Amino acid sequence: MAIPNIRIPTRQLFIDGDWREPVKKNRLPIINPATEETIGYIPAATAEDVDIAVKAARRALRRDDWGSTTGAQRAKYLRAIAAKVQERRPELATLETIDNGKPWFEAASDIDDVVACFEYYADLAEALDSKKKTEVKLHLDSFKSHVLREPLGVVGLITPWNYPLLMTTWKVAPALAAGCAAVLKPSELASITSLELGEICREVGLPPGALNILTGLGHEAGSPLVSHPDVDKIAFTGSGPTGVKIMTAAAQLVKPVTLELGGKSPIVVFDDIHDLDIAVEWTLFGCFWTNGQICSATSRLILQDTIAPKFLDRLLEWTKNIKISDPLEEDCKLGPVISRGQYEKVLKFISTAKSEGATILYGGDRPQHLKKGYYVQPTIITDVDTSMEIWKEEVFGPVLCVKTFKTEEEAIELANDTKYGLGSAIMSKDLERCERFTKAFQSGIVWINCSQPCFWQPPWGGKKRSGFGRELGEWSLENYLNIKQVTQYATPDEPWAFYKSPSKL
Ligand SMILES: NC(=O)C1=CN([C@@H]2O[C@H](COP(=O)(O)OP(=O)(O)OC[C@H]3O[C@@H](n4cnc5c(N)ncnc54)[C@H](O)[C@@H]3O)[C@@H](O)[C@H]2O)C=CC1
Ligand SMILES: NCCCC(=O)O
Ligand code: NA
Repeated sequence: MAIPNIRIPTRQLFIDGDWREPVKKNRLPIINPATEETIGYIPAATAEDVDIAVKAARRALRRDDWGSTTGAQRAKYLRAIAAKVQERRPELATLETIDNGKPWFEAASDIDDVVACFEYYADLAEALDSKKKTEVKLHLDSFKSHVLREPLGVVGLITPWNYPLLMTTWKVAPALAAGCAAVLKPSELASITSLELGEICREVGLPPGALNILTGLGHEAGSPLVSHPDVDKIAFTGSGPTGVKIMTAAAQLVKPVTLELGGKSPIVVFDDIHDLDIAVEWTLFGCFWTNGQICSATSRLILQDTIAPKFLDRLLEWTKNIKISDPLEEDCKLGPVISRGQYEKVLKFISTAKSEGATILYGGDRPQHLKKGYYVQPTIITDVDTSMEIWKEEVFGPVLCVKTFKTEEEAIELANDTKYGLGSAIMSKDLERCERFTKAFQSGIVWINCSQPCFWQPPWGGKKRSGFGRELGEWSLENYLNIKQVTQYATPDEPWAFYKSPSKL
């Protein structure tokens, strides 16, 4: 594919409907992981900017042009945003590719999901109008009660780098649909397209302050957002350790949080699969898609011993066939990981696995034909023991570890042998067996005869240390709504008669 001649827009922070230089005037480099070059700069917000943005968001809620909108009015903004994103699809996909390193066609398909997601939450915003007020039946006639579903308030949205604009959208679209005002803090490692969302909001005339976008470092911009007393909720996707920090800080203010913290998801493959090659391809896709940087990556292959030699042979052949290249090249299927830090971290996981006695069946290093860029070969690790780091910890890179099993019981035990609980996959022709596994898997998502397909209508989220709360679908809207009970005394002319009335003279 010819590389589009792309200009990276120079942006400021998006606050109160316009671009605004950070108070401390700092900027951070944008690094293209495929070339290791600095290709531009993003503004670096600090606590001062967070405070300005939170005040702008609060003002938006008090103003009629945002705070008094109906769901149908907000739906118009969401659809206008979707249309502009659609219009800019090739450019946004390219920006995302040079910022994040994912293959261009994957980035373009993420942009399609962004469009669909804004449109979907536009529909839900409209539907909300008829569900805003619900009667609640009481057992007494002297009282009436109803429930209001109203915007939660000012929400802080903190997002990761693996699906930059899509993870932003998973939070921004439902938050705006619900009528909240939001302050978004995208990852400093891939912020370009989230800043472009600011420009799109400006173009469609989204009321000032309804969405504010602060790029910057986690400890400088994310942390003050979490601790800000006038932020009503934090929705976060990212690493476990950062999730713990966020939950700890939010607890000081009894601030609700939803956390999506990744995992070490299993894919269990039985010998009664429909087709060897189909199962092999899903296994690869489940772990190596998005350059292996998916929170739900099925990075532990749990393989029935009767099929193991044949399956691994074929897995190797398919893996060797994966095109690793600059992600802007046509047919690229594996680009670089996001940053030098991530590259070193992934290689360290591989060398620790080796030193702990595992076998690197394939990969384990930089591809020889790529001298620059944070590339790691797709890597398959066997002879894995459940005490090894590679079995237990999230790598967030193209690394698959393999363990074999004999019985169903053993497979379930291995699948659930993790502190995480985001996704699980099973490959088998026997649908009753799939049903048993669906029940037994300790996770928020189950894939049957596939791994990773992700749609905006069903809920997304985990259990155990993968976090809590659900994004996507109608479940996400609930994250941004306050449920208010309203109870009315229906016989106000009659005394309540709880206390003895003082005698009247
Ligand atoms: N579950 C997932 O989807 C993701 C998991 N990860 C994992 O996390 C590891 C580290 O990657 P990072 O980019 O450093 O992830 P991270 O969890 O530190 O960053 C995610 C977001 O949180 C912000 N952040 C960082 N510290 C913060 C704090 N104290 N308060 C508020 N916000 C804060 C970051 O600026 C970013 O916007 C990766 O190696 C990978 O294993 C990374 C990205 C996504
Ligand atoms: N396919 C979407 C995965 C989202 C995530 O990695 O957080
Ligand atoms: Na980048």
